[in-house]
Amino acid sequence: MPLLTIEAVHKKYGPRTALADVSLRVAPGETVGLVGESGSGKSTLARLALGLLAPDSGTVRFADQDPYRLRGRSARSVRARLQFVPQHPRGSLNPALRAGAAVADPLRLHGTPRRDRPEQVAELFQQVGLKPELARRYPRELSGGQLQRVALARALATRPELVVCDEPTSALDRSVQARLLDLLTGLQERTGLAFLFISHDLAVVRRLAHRVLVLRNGVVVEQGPAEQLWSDPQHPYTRALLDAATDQLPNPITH
Ligand SMILES: Nc1ncnc2c1ncn2[C@@H]1O[C@H](COP(=O)(O)OP(=O)(O)OP(=O)(O)O)[C@@H](O)[C@H]1O
Repeated sequence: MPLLTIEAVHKKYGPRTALADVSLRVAPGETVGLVGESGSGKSTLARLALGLLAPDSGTVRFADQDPYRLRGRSARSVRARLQFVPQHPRGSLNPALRAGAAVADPLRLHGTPRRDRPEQVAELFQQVGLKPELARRYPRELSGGQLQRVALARALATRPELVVCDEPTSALDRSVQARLLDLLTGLQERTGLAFLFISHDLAVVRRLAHRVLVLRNGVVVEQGPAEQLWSDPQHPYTRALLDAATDQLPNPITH
């Protein structure tokens, strides 16, 4: 059974159509990539998936529930299972909280006893490849790549089944990007986590997505296995995205 099912959603902002008849499924342990240029509707779809926005018509189900309509205890339980990694962690992390406290925060919210939190924070730091001593740093004292790992550790704190990533690597340079993408792949192999991974960059999506949907002006123009889209794109728009993505990602340096 899919973890996330979005069916025939439509969404307008005033007269402007952001999404028209978009359907998408994410199965447990799967990475679905969503590509398209700026304004194609990717963030709107992410917000629908996270229950931050309601569609005008169509349905969104996460673990068989509508994430937008949940309240109280069931909302907390679904929030724990469905997490988000934003594009700009510098904007989403509290500048007054040290990195360790930022990662401990969701543990507190979801009821982990205070005495158990330091050990779990240390484990999360290790999972995302952050040195333990960075826990004492403030966001302004961390690099873009380190901040994105802190944002990822925060998202992983509640042991989610699905993480929606909205352009999580686009502010990073190519080699840092490649290492972060490999980290996501490794996490998925170890934990069976699923990702809905949003990017304007097909080279990034190809690196980790099993299936890809190409969104243009709110409409899915093409979808299929990542390799197929890469080697045999059917739609001219996918080809144009491919041409824009000729700048290949380097192989990451392994430590
Ligand atoms: N709150 C809003 N009010 C009005 N129009 C909006 C709003 N949010 C998005 N839009 C419009 O809806 C369309 C889809 O926007 P969306 O942000 O989902 O696209 P996107 O692919 O994520 O773009 P980007 O990569 O620039 O974030 C765009 O035309 C955008 O201008």
